[in-house]
Amino acid sequence: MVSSETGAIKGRHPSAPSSSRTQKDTQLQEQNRVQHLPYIEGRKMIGGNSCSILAVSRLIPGLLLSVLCLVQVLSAARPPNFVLFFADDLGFGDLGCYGHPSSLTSNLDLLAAGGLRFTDFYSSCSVCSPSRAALLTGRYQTRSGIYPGVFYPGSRGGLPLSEITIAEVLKMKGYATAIIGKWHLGFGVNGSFLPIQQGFDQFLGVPYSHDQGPCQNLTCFPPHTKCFGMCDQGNVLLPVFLNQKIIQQPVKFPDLEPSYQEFAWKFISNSVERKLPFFLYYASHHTHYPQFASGEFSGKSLRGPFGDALMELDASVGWLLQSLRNLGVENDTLLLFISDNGPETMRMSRGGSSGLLKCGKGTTYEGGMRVPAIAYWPGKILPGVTHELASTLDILPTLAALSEAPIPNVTLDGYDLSDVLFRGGKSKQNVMFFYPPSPKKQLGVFAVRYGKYKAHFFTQGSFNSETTPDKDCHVTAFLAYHDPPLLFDLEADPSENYNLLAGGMEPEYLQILKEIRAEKENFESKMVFGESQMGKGIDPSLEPCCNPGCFPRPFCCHCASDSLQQE
Ligand SMILES: O=[N+]([O-])c1ccc(OS(=O)(=O)O)cc1
Ligand SMILES: [Ca+2]
Repeated sequence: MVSSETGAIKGRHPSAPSSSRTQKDTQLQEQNRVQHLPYIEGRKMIGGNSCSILAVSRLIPGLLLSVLCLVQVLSAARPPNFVLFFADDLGFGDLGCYGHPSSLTSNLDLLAAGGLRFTDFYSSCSVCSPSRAALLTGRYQTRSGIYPGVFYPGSRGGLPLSEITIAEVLKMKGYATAIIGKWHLGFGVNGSFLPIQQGFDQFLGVPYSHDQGPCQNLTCFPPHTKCFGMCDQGNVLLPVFLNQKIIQQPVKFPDLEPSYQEFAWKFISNSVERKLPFFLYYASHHTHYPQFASGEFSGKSLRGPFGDALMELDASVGWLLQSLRNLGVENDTLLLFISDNGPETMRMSRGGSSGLLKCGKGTTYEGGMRVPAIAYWPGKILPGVTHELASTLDILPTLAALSEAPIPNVTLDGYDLSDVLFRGGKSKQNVMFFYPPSPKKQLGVFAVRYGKYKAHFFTQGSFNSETTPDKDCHVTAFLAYHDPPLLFDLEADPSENYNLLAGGMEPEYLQILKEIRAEKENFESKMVFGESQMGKGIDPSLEPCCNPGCFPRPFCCHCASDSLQQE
C-alpha cells in the first residue's frame, strides 16, 4: 500500500533481492545452467571456476597452481559498471555537439568529444512509455503490450512483470541496480508495476511523466516562477517516490535534481565500497514540458526555460562523470546518453529541436524517432562519430554481453553493439521498423529504415509536432496510406524532403523496395502483439496518494512531510 511518509525512509540495501523476481530469476538461472555458464547467486560464484577444477585434479604442483590461479584472478576482468542516462523529449538537434547554435551543453559536448557520438541512433517509439519499455526489455513495445500511447497516473496496466528488464538481467551477475527519475511504465494496484518489481533495488523518482498532474501552482524555477501551462488538472498532485513509498506530494521541482544527485552519489559510492558492479538508470525529466531547474540554472541559458532545463541536464551528466572519476571508477564504467523520443515542437520555444530532421514527437518521421546518443568509456571507446545504425533495442543485448550475463530466453529485437563501440565495426542491424504510438496489427509498421533508405507506408501528423512550418507534422495531417511507399535516401536527404519515387519507379529503387517489402513482411509475420496494457483502462482510485482515504481527491493527496530526505 502506498502511504504517507512522515519520517525518514531508509533506502533498500543495494544488493537486497526482490521477492517478486523469483520466477524470472529461476528462468534465467535455469537457462544459464543449461548453457553450463557460471552464474552468480547472491554474491557467490557457482561453477565455472577452472582454478578449483585444477586444484581438484591434483595434477599440477602447488607453486605452479598458485601462479595459474593468480593469472586467472588478475585476468578475470570485473564486470563493468553501467550508467544509462535517458533524456526526455530532447531532440536530435538540441545539443551543441549535434549542431545547435545556442544550447549550452559543454559537458555533453565533452562527453561526445571523448566518446562515440551516433548520428543514426533510433528510439523504438516517438512517445515515452513504449520507448522506455523497449529500452529496458530490448523488445519492440508491441510485444510487451505498451500501446496505444502512454500510461496515466491511474492506469490499471503496466510493463508486464513477465518482461525481463536490463536491471533483472544484470541482477543475475550480482549488480547493484537503481533508477532515478521518470519511470512511466505503470503504477498499478498498490504500486505493483513500480521499478522495484522489475529488478531495480532502489528507486527515487516519479512513476509517470511530470506533466501528469496539476502543475500550474507549483514552482518550476526558484525563487517563485510558477510552472508554465496547465498540465493535467484531474490527477493527483505529482508524487515523488523512494522505492515504494511517497516521500513528497506535490513535488518541489527546483529541489528535484539536487536530491537525485545525492541519491546517485550514495548509490554509486555504496556500490564501489561494497565492490559491487552497478547499473544506474538515470531517467531525467529534462527537457520534457513543463521545464524546471534549480536556482543554479534559472535564467542562465540562451534558450529560456527550455535552455535552463537543458543546462541542468547537462550539468547532471557532468556531475555524474566527475563522481565516477572521484570514486575511481571512470575507466570501469560505460556511460550512455540517449533521448527517449523527438522534441515536442508544439511547445515552441519551450520545446526542443529536431535540427534538420522532419517533424518531431508523436510521428514516425526522422524527427520523432532519431535521437542523440553518446557512448563514453575512456580507454575502451575510441573517440569519434559513427553513422552505424543503432537503437535503444540494442542496449539490453549490449549490456548483457559486456557483463557476460545470460540473455533472456525471449524474442529480442536488438543486437550487441560491441563491434561498433570498441572496434569501429559494423552494426549487426541494417533494418529498423517504426511503429506509431498507437500501433495496430492490421496496419503493421508505418515505416522501415533499410540501410540508407527509409520507406513510409503510412504517415500521420501529431499534435506534439504542431507549429513546425511543415504541415505534414501537424495533427491535421491525417493517417495516409502510401502505395508505393514514400522512399527517401537519408544519407543525401535526412530531412525526408525528396521522395525518390515521385517521378516513377526506376529499376534501382524497384529492387530496394522489393527488399524492404520482404523485410517488412517477414518482420510482421513474426510479430506477436502482447495484450494492450493501456487497453486495461484507467481507475482514478489507483492514482498514488500519500494520504489514502482522504477527501476530496485528487487534491487532498498532499503529504504532511514534504522532505526529499533519503534517510
Ligand atoms: O497524454 N499524456 O498525458 C501524455 C502524453 C505524452 C507525454 O509525453 S511523454 O514524453 O511522456 O511521452 C506526457 C503525457
Ligand atoms: Ca518523452
